[in-house]
Amino acid sequence: MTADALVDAAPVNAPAAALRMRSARLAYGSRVLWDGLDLDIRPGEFLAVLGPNGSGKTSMLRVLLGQQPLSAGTVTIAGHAPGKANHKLGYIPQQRAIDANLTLRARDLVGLGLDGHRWGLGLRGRAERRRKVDAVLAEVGASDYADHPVGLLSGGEQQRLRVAQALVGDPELLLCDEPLLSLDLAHQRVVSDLIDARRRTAGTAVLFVTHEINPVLPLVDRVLYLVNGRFRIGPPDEVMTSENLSELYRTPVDVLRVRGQIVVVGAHQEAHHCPEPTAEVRP
Ligand SMILES: Nc1ncnc2c1ncn2[C@@H]1O[C@H](COP(=O)(O)OP(=O)(O)OP(=O)(O)O)[C@@H](O)[C@H]1O
Repeated sequence: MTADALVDAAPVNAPAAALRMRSARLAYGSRVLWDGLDLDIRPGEFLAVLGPNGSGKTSMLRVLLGQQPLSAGTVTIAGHAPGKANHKLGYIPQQRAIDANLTLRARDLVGLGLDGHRWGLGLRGRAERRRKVDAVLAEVGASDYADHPVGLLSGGEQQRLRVAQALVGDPELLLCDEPLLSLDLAHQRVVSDLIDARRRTAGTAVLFVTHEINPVLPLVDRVLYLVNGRFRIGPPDEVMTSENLSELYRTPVDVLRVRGQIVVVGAHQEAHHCPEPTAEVRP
């Protein structure tokens, strides 16, 4: 398949995209991270963004969060420009430890994900806010520690709260920045199942940045694979081939399927998107 055939092309009468990019370019000086990027993410679609270190995955999130302008082209989130669309966005950052001295209660951390202006200060606003927070705490299985100080919770419990905070505002697009990193296998499963359930029930589109596709492979509709200013977009089976990755990396690369997982052999050392050939392949 040619590179052009793998570039995203939405049908003319497609439903409104949760994310739309047209001829998008991001460059820092002479360093081009991507150029000519056309991408629509449909409601409920799960897009994994893969690529080696420095390929521009975090920069893409910064563009969508309104923290970094494109160098050329356009981007809209549910029809709004980034920065003006934050009420349409949920954002799950990387898992990192929260200071043990943080006394903020779990429910208050989650409540920070609500757009304050929408709820007013009246009793009704406060009751509705509480109802929303309680519902999402239940959804992520965190009701039991809703009133505990966040700093005393485990890493996995804290990450559930970050998912809840990202979901409480009913986003149309959920941005995930390696949300499984440093979680054990059981918690990886919990967090990815939560994200999957929400996109299926509420049609939330998911843009999931990761170095490691295998933990989410069953959920992935399409992959955006960035390498050194080049990219491919398409279903995992179309993008993750020896031919495509060899072209992207400009070096011979073999893509193997082992027990339903994808193993990439021969990509640059910094490409941690899949287990190295010698790495354990989990059942
Ligand atoms: N504000 C900036 N000015 C100049 N260069 C930048 C800026 N932000 C990022 N870069 C460069 O752009 C490249 C892409 O960075 P980015 O953090 O988006 O990559 P990444 O794919 O998220 O990498 P990693 O997997 O290591 O997190 C890097 O070489 C980085 O040094």
